[in-house]
Amino acid sequence: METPIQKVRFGTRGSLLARTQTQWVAHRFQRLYPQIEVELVVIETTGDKQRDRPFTAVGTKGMFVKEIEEALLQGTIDVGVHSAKDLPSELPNGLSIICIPPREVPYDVLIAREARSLEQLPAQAVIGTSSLRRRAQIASVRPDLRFVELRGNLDTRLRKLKEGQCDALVLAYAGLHRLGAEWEGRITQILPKEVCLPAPGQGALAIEAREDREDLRALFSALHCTDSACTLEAERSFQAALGGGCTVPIGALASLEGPSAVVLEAVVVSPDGRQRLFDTYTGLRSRAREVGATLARRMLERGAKVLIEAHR
Ligand SMILES: NCc1[nH]cc(CCC(=O)O)c1CC(=O)O
Repeated sequence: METPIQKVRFGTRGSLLARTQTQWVAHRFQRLYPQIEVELVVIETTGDKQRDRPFTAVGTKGMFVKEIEEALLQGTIDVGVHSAKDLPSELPNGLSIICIPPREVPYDVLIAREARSLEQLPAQAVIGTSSLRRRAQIASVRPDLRFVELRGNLDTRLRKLKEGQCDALVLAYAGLHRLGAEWEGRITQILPKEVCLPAPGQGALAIEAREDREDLRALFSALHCTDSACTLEAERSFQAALGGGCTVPIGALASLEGPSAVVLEAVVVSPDGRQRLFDTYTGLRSRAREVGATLARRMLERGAKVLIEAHR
């Protein structure tokens, strides 16, 4: 018989949010398996090192996960805990997602200095965000608003808002919620999905490990949420089917309907927000992957392909 696992090393990025999320997972794991030792290993990623440069200059693909994946392959950590939306559609050979814990509320939120909602922001107000997806969708409903690139950790962003460098921020609800009541309390408005459709995977965590670690997969199955895994699969297969060359902003959100259906909603938007394609497709939960791929194919045929090529 194989020797039972005595210790699990959890790889995490160093940001406050990443560490909080990883601790959340490690804590639940520890409660399930008190006899197994748990260790957090902080790994600096390209995305963290390049924090002050705009996303567009660093290239976003996998910038928050690469170093964690290298550590998994080298065996210096056992599992990596990621925000699912930071994971590129294709994983490196030899690695797989072994667990999707229950997902948090996936929506984006507005944190405004004075206004009480997006509609109430004065004309020409300045939104601080580094996300092209948020910028394009918000510009589509409020073409008068202005945008500034705002990076750095949440502390820094909230300070810049307070100092008046912008009038409002747009962030993921999930991150603020996980950081606790003090952060969540800053939220002004949860943005409806009709205004700002979240990024594929937003609000979900993904636990990655080496494919051959069946022992870990078995242990983590107790933390796995099949509902969350299903919606994530639909969103990620949509993203993958739109293609790696897709540089225009997209949003995708799946939800479960009744006992056996999954509904996927998606948008493809031009960077200036003037063109916005929305479509939705419902299929079987057991076919979540096809739901994503089918909707992507249909949207490409109905104008997304032209839109993507125009902005390459
Ligand atoms: N881009 C960084 C990032 N990756 C995941 C989250 C939020 C948490 C989540 O989506 O689970 C954030 C911050 C944000 O977008 O506000």
